[in-house]
Amino acid sequence: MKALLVGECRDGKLLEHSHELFGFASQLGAETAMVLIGSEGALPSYGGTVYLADASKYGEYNPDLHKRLVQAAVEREKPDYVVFMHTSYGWDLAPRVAALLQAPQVSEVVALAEGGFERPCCSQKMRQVVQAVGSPVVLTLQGGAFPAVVPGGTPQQQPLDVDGKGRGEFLGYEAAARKGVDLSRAEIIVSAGRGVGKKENLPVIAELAKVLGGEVGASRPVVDSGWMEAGAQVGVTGQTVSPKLYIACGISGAIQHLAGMKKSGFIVAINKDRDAPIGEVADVLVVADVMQFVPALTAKLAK
Ligand SMILES: Cc1cc2nc3c(=O)[nH]c(=O)nc-3n(C[C@H](O)[C@H](O)[C@H](O)COP(=O)(O)OP(=O)(O)OC[C@H]3O[C@@H](n4cnc5c(N)ncnc54)[C@H](O)[C@@H]3O)c2cc1C
Repeated sequence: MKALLVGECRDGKLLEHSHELFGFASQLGAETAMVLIGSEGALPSYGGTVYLADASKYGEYNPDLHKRLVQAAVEREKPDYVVFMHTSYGWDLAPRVAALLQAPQVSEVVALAEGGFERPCCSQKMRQVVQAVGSPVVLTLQGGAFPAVVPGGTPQQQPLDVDGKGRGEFLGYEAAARKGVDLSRAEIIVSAGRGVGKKENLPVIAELAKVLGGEVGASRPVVDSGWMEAGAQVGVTGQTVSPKLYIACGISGAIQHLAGMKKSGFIVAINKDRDAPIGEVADVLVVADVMQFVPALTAKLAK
């Protein structure tokens, strides 16, 4: 079984999450090759074949050209799977590649399942197992669902080229303006999740952060509800943090949240559900009502 992994470059560098493709392939038990539209400076530490197309010629992104470059690598490698990360690059390019190859596609894979791939559905409330029929199968992987693996070694480079021009021109990426504190530098973060209940309860979380000399973070529903500003969001679509201490208050531990905080030094989770998935990464799980436990803890620490 063989998987062609589609790496992703930005500003001439391989993006860190491309290593999760190797973690996925290893769980799948597949041999690998990689395709990369980048430069020699972006090559991963990996002893396999890398089909390398020059980003200065094809652009860091250009859907028409990139899909044909991936197709050219597929024709040479004949993989069973073509695997992207579920990023803005992957979710735009993967369906184009699948259409070009007339191949089945499964998006946002979070786990391998008996005979298929597990993916979220119904606004993350449920999981479905999808079995793809045909070959190759095009997949996108949700960030944080598979471990990042650096295989090590020196790649065997294979130049990759296609003729012609794309119908669009890539103008560049624009970084979103970052508002508020830079949580990536914080040593202590106390984060509020939906379990906090309502916006009016947030000062309880902020008080604990203040007593500890830390910053306040949030899960996505807290931001989406307008209780806190977007800059406070921790997770795959928020900030990636690695404080010495992370206190998750009323946060269930969805993979997208864990992806942004699981490298924290010490994790304390306060949750009234003893089976909440956050318990799998927490060093300490306090099974309690956040609105009872947190004020009591703050009062103790303030003494
Ligand atoms: C593409 C994509 C990107 C995403 N990016 C992010 C991201 O960057 N960051 C992020 O956080 N999410 C992200 N999400 C959303 C993610 O899937 C989850 O929905 C979200 O993390 C859940 O937030 P939560 O844990 O606060 O809420 P819930 O999942 O609703 O969990 C609330 C928790 O609080 C507990 N609880 C309830 N009441 C109390 C109480 N009184 N005391 C103690 N505990 C209580 C419950 O037991 C539960 O475990 C993303 C989703 C998608 C599809």
